Amino acid sequence: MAEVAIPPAAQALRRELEFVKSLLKSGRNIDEMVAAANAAARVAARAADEAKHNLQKGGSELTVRGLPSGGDWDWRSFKRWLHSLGLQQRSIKFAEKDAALDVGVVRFATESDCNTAFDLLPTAQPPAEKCTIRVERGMAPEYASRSRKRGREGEGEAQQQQQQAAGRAPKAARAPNVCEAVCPWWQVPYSKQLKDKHQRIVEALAAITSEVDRRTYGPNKPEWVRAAVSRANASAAAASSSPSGPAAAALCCPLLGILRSPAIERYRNKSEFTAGLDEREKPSVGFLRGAFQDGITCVGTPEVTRHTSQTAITLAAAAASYIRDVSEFEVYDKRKQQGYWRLVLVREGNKKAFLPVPVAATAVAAAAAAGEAAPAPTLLDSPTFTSLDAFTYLVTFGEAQGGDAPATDVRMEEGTEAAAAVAAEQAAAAAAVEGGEEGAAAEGAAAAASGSSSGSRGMDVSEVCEVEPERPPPDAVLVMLQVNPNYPRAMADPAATTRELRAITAALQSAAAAAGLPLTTVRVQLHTGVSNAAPADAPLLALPPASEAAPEAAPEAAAAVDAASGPGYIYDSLCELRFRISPTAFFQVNSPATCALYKVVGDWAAAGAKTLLLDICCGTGTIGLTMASRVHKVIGVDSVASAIEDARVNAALNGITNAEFVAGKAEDALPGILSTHAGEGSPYGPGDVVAVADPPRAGLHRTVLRALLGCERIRRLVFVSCNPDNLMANVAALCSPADNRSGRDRGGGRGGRGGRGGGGGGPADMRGYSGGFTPFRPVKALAVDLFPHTAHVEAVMLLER
Ligand SMILES: C[S@@+](CC[C@H](N)C(=O)[O-])C[C@H]1O[C@@H](n2cnc3c(N)ncnc32)[C@H](O)[C@@H]1O
Repeated sequence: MAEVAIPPAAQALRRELEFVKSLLKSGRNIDEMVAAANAAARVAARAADEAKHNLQKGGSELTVRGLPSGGDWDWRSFKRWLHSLGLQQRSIKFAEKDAALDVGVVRFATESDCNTAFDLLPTAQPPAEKCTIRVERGMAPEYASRSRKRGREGEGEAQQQQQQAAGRAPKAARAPNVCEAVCPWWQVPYSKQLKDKHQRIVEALAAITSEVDRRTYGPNKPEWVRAAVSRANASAAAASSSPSGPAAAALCCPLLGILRSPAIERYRNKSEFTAGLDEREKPSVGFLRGAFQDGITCVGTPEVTRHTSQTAITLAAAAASYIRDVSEFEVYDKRKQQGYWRLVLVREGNKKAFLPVPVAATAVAAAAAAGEAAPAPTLLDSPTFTSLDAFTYLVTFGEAQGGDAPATDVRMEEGTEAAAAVAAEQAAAAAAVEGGEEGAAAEGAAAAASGSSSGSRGMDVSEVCEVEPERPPPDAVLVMLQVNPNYPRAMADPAATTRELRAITAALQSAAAAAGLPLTTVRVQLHTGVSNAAPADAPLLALPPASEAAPEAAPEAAAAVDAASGPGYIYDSLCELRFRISPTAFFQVNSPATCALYKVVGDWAAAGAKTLLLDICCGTGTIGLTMASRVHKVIGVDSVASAIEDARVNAALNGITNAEFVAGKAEDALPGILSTHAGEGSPYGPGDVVAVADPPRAGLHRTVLRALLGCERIRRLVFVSCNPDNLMANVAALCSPADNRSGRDRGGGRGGRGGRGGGGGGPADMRGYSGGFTPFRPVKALAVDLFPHTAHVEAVMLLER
């Protein structure tokens, strides 16, 4: 039967009905529901308009600054660099003739590709040594002014120029709606989000198999590749005889399912809001709604987004009304690079971890059938982290996802705790497999049989339910105001600047007090760059004191404002530990889901009392510190010095004395760390050195991959990745035998140009590496949802050799 296309209007109506349904389930009162539904309707109408515009415009653009200029660098080099990072552009602009211009513009086919590039490029290996890459949304003004006006784009630009000539702010009516920009899956049912994210990891695991298959030949092709390919062939044959059965992809190892986020509404503990003009051209504080082709940005209210906390919404609204109604200073305009107020960051901390246990859809349906209220999920009150069952949050898909059971050959020193734990888990997994199903679906049974965790062994995706408890209010709130110190009025009148900063703090404080929120510290970041992404070492100041030149508008408020200046950091709880967090330090934004993730990482590392644990890209030390009580020693390394300072403070704060942290890029520091601690004469035997790597989106540098491969004492590696493409590239490099590439690869393959094993992580990663090594093999993998309503997904993989 021919498929009937559903008209867009009907689709929009269906989405709205879904939304209303989810509101009804959420237990909000009728006024809140009406307000939210109205907001949703407005957003849906704008979304339709913007979708049309995006189609006409043909994708999304980024401006990349800090590229090499002059010399041999041309548009081809630019394109090659993008490809080496795994990015596929639709078109690029690069002014070769203008040697002074270090700016390029890239257009991507989809918003999602554009967002990936926006996150990845600033942290990726730059194309030349001295380059510092900065990325902005939209087309650089330099190019916008050169580009010929055509169609709607041209008209829009001409209109904006006319408005500027008339002294008015540019019109921002065509910016995408705020939900599409920051939580684009906001209307997708949560179970569907989980399915799609799980599928992304299925594809990454299949891509690892085909990449290693492509690289290897003859007797040196790893056994796990042969097994995966033959399983997939068998499944394809079965599928051809039964048309309803989908052919399985050749996954490199079992994918156990996806850990759902314990919290899906308003889960973020940190929000960064832009100060800019809203669609009515009024100063506001909210999320960037996207970019105009000439770099003008427009902000939208965060209220309609699903992932922003109520605390952050309250404070953004207070900052917006101060800036709009009281301030004499203007919001920063990226295009003109003028204005003062740039960004408002809100971070929250809690003394107790927040960890709801989800309820199943059947329980909700049964309650509804009995005319009862939906059962509330249980809030785990300070669970014991070591006994936490991360599989409480496991969502499975009704059938095994490829791969054999984890192999039993771990080659650990017999008698170690780690070896015992692994042996128990593997025996259980093997028993589960013998019992009928292939490894993936059997993991729940495996874990249960091994006694490593208890309780539920995963919920089928059809049982996923969106009911959840209210998030408890924070115990501490930090606000960072980013401002432009080159704003002429601020430079000319420091007293006015003091008054403004203290007055906005008073406004924030009074909004916080009215909402019962403890605003405990405020910092001011000075930043002069074009985009709001400030370098880690941008000056961070306490509030200036009131003075005779800058008296407090309400003198009795002076002490309160001074108190709000606070210590400059807050504390949060994660996995029963306390963490000090500085305003710009990396800390996972979804604490409940992070707790479940770290639990899995800790279990899979199977570290014991003799273990040296390497925490590569450790941030504020979170992963290593949550495992410190189980191991002999933790060594963490991170490139951000302030994160390492936090990590050291965090160790002391939790009474942990066996953790050491090294500031530096992992590619520079790891070889030295390994030769000192895991080289000849090291007290750690094979299997006693365990590595956890949690790199940024760009993945691990090839030097790190080589160092890990070259250190035979590392037999277990737990890889955490927030970018499935670079997970594929890094893991394929770690699991390929040395000098065992097929003839096809010897000419270059897909990678090699980028310094990272990441997007450029083809066979060339190990080129020039003279040492022999035993490659790792993929054992098992799990997807983890840290970011509901967005396309981002984390993956954890266990590699062994
Ligand atoms: C995804 S975060 C993970 C942080 C930490 N494991 C956590 O869970 O909070 C990635 C970390 O890698 C760090 N990083 C980025 N490039 C690095 C490099 N070349 N060497 C070491 N660390 C790096 C960042 O500073 C950041 O803290």
